[in-house]
Amino acid sequence: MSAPRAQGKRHMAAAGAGGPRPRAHSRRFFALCRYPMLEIDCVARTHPFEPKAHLNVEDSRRGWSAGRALSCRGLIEITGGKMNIPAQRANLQAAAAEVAERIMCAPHAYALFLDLDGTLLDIAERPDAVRVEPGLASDLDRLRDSLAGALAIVSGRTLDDIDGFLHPLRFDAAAEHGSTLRLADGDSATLAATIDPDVVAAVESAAGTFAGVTVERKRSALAVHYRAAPHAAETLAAAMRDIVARSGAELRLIAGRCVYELTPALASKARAVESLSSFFPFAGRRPIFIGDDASDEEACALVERCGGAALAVAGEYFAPERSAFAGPAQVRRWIATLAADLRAACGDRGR
Ligand SMILES: O=P(O)(O)OC[C@H]1O[C@H](O[C@H]2O[C@H](CO)[C@@H](O)[C@H](O)[C@H]2O)[C@H](O)[C@@H](O)[C@@H]1O
Repeated sequence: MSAPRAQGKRHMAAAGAGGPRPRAHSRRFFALCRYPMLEIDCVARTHPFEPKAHLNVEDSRRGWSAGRALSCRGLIEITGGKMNIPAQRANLQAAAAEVAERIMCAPHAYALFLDLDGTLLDIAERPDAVRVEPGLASDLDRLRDSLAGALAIVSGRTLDDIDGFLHPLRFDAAAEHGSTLRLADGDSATLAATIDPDVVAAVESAAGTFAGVTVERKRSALAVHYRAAPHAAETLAAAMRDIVARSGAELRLIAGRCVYELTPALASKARAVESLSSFFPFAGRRPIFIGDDASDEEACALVERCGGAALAVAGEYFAPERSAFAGPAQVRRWIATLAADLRAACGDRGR
């Protein structure tokens, strides 16, 4: 279980769309003053220095690779500029390995934002039929510890679902595509009212004309699933577009994996990542986002703009050649391995 967090500003009341921004030091300054002692010590303990093996402190990928080629045993990356992971999102399974390697070098320089369905959980026939792999929650917890808390779940699911799947652990989370933000130690904020009952009725009536189509109700959003009735896709899409048009500017339609989702127009996973990034311990770190679906695209673009990296998971949305992971099983392995390696390298001092 997590050790108590270091102190920091974590008041969600200020979290809304215009929450506090991290202080405007240059990121380089932040990195230099923030982690040299801990990380250098951590790397040094793993790779005792040899006469020809220097510590390479670099701020560019070229320098980083050069350091590696010269057998520098300790590589510290300064958090300025972009990560320039070779694949960014355009595949390469190597991208996932490279991100892991960089996190190993400087765990306190990164923040991890993880989608749930199709990323951590295998896709199932129905939303209530998903299986949570034993060990997933504790692997996430171990990784969160090594990142000093900077790991959040960013999902279309409700908060109750997220907490239920990862029970008994609680994580910082953005639920319902960013309509609700919650910090694991208590504070939460909702960006939108509960969904209009007239909209729910209109959607249920449209969905009810097809056997096998189901409606998943949430607090501020809802999802219409047609995995069991693929022939319904087009007609449903037209009906949902019509409902959105009648809602004025309040709702938006997301076409996900065999699902149409209505979410508050204001909310998005990108905004959620942005808001969470204004809180300790996420502030000032490079964001890494892992996701598999249409609603993850904006968050992927955001983290890349912020100098982080987005890793896609293959499925109905991202083709394998555009993806860093072949599926959720690979993501889970990546998490378990990274958590174990960080713990072995840094032990309790990783926090
Ligand atoms: O943001 P996510 O965590 O990826 O959640 C997106 C939606 O995922 C769920 O639906 C998807 O997964 C189901 C279970 O595997 C599957 O049956 C369905 O076809 C998928 O679309 C969930 O039910 C939604 O509420 C989430 O918004």
